[in-house]
Amino acid sequence: MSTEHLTHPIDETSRRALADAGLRLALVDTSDAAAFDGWLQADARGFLTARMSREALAEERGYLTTRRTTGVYDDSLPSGSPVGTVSSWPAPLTVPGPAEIPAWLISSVTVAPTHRRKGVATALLGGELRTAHALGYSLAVLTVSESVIYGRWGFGPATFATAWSVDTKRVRWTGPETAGRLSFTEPEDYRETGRAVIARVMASRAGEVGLEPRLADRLIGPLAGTPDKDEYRLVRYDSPAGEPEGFVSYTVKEQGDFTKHLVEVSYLAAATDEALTALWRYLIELDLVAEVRVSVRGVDEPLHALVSDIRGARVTGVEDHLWVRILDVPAALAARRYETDGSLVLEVEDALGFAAGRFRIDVEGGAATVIPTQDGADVTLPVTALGSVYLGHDLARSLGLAGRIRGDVAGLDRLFRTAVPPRLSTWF
Ligand SMILES: CC(=O)SCCNC(=O)CCNC(=O)[C@H](O)C(C)(C)COP(=O)(O)OP(=O)(O)OC[C@H]1O[C@@H](n2cnc3c(N)ncnc32)[C@H](O)[C@@H]1OP(=O)(O)O
Repeated sequence: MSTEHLTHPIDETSRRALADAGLRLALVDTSDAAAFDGWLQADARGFLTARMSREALAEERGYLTTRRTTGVYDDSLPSGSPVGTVSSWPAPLTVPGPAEIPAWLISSVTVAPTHRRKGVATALLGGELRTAHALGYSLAVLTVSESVIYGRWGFGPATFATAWSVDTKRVRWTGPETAGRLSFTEPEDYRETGRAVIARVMASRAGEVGLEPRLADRLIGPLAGTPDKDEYRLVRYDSPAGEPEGFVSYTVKEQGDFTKHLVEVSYLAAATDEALTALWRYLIELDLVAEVRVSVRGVDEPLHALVSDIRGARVTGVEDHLWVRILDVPAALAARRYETDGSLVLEVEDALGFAAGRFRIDVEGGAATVIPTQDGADVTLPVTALGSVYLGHDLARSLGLAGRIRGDVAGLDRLFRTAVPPRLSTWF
């Protein structure tokens, strides 16, 4: 992928807005260890995590040079560390088809508590969207700390994630037998193979994103900054033909009774159904374990169908996960496939302007042609709602019920929804 995002000039509108508030917006030189460490520590502080160790800083510096790293500085302060942070980078987003679209990923949005609610995040996000748009990205995506923040910048929740607790003393495995092989491995020995497995997982489902090495490696084994990193175990699944198809990374904790440990799954990667069932069976049948917890699974995780007692496998949470911000309606809508043919005229409202307009979408044989039009609108919706239905999730009807999508809501739902719901199986 191009490296233009690393050197593209900072956004002038945001630079000026922050300068008016006595603050300086700047790209961080990631080859300057002291400057980058200051930014990394400010990012950690913003997310309420502990100060980073030298080892963790060195590791992050090694990984994160491929991100556009931006800081906001208050030069009246002696410390020189930023009071605002954001990072961004291009990566493929899997869309219905499955197909791929280059997306602008945004992370590390923090503003120091001493400088909050003065418009710093507004400047950072506006700058990110204008930069992504200028570089030709038709959408931006992020995962959020709080669901109340990003709607104002046109992001809508587009995938949802489930968390599970399995009472392994109560359930029995009733799923299929699998013929492949499970074995323990160590992250260092599995790095390249694990990254390839993750790439297959990410390409197979709408909503997943291509993971840079740092994000993939974090799923294979803990990074240097992880407090309990020695507790992680890694088990791989290989098909009968010896093809690597999945893995699970997890920790085991004693809970006061040696026969009832708690297993917390860090990541379960399954590129095939066989890998998924083999790894779930492995977890459910562990000795000396009473509970398996796992989060960030899809809304269609098939666990209830695989165990003897549905209530022994509980969904403990369902949350919004990936948020999508459409910047270029024709390009974004034409990049995905559709499961039914049809035509609609969409009136898209966007206070920030990027996606505003009226567009005709004609789908034939699953492929869309999208053009600006003056025809009467069938559906009127804010850009947040377009982001929410874009990846195929069934949100159109509830957004229609709430009055946020007007017009032919059923037609929009028929055209955009997919049989398999979108999923993003990690954070970034
Ligand atoms: C993709 C990611 O990185 S997600 C991570 C987001 N970051 C965090 O959660 C870390 C902790 N929080 C923070 O660092 C900051 O509070 C931020 C980044 C969320 C907001 O930074 P600020 O500079 O205070 O935001 P800013 O002043 O630009 O506020 C813009 C608007 O959002 C609102 N807002 C900002 N944060 C929040 C919040 N947490 N909850 C509700 N509203 C919020 C403001 O009230 C303001 O509303 P208005 O436009 O109606 O006046």
